[in-house]
Amino acid sequence: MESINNYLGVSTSRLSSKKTIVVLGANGQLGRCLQDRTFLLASSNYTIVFTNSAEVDITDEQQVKRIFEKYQPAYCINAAAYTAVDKAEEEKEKAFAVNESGAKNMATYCKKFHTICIHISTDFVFKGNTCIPLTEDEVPAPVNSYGASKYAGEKAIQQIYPKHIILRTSWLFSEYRSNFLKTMNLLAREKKVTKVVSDQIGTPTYAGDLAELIFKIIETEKFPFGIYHFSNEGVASWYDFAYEVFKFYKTEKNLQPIPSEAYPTPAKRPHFTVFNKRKIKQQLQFSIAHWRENIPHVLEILSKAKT
Ligand SMILES: NC(=O)C1=CN([C@@H]2O[C@H](COP(=O)(O)OP(=O)(O)OC[C@H]3O[C@@H](n4cnc5c(N)ncnc54)[C@H](OP(=O)(O)O)[C@@H]3O)[C@@H](O)[C@H]2O)C=CC1
Ligand SMILES: Cc1cn([C@H]2C[C@H](O)[C@@H](COP(=O)(O)OP(=O)(O)O[C@H]3O[C@@H](C)C(=O)[C@@H](O)[C@H]3O)O2)c(=O)[nH]c1=O
Repeated sequence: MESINNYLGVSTSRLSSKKTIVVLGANGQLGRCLQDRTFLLASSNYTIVFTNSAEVDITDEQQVKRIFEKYQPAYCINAAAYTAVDKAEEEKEKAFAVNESGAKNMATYCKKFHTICIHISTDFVFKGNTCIPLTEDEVPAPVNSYGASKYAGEKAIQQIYPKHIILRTSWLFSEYRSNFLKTMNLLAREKKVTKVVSDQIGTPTYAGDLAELIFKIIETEKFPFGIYHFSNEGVASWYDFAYEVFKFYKTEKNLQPIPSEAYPTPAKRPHFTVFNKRKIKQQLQFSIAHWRENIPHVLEILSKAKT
């Protein structure tokens, strides 16, 4: 546990009057975006402890127990997940271990330590066979193992402990780890034809905006528990998303739209998972960026990192 970082420049032992937030899965794209934005909590009464998978493996109940005993957190943010959608078809057990049992372990200790649990879920819990933006009342019916494991995680948390906020989000991208934008960032510069499906519709979401939302929720105090849908504004196909990246490099003539049948994958994807965000907007008066606005910013960061 020695390597667990204490942020905000002070050690937690000197901050006994401050409440603690524990983040699980801190090296993922959401985890990294949370780390970059701790300044948003700097004037608040919280200190934040980031743990990576080597420090706390959420599938190991004893490791989860130890971190809760050590910090007795006011909030736990679960940014840890198994997110390899295609691989999950052959590694179903692993996906369920992290996304269901891991969520169960977290909720169990949240309950024991009266910790508010902030958990992240996905648009892939839905079947996606309608074309009406999805509200939180829509019944999930996942079409792949990743989606099924995430839905199982949601249900486990709901059964164990009511003091949870489950944020379903969609199509996360950022400068960190692997994601669709980063794949397109490489392909767009290869000067070869790239074919991308144009009949799967959703909303890309910058992980930095999700990180900001999470800190806003914590700062709000007494945020109502339950499930919320959050994405950036706007609607896109994966082709539209790719187009913005290719346009940045002026190589959009190399991009071709195709139907899903022309890009077979081990895991099926839902066709339509645009969220209705009315519920979160009613709780927090804030403006949400359009997904397109965030793309040049991330591509600039990526191109600077390469030079
Ligand atoms: N990526 C996306 O497009 C979307 C993601 N989501 C959800 O958002 C959340 C954040 O996703 P994202 O940041 O993209 O995920 P990433 O795949 O970028 O990161 C996941 C993190 O979880 C960690 N992890 C995996 N297994 C364990 C474990 N057993 N114990 C502890 N940590 C573990 C990984 O560790 P390590 O660093 O060792 O690999 C990694 O740091 C997840 O709940 C995901 O399901 C929702 C919609 C879209
Ligand atoms: C790389 C590539 C993908 N595609 C298709 C495959 C797929 O249908 C779609 C998206 O591709 P990816 O596999 O990169 O994205 P995928 O991993 O399916 O993204 C999902 O990840 C999980 C974690 C989530 O929770 C979801 O919200 C969503 O973001 O684009 C193409 O058509 N052409 C291509 O060149």
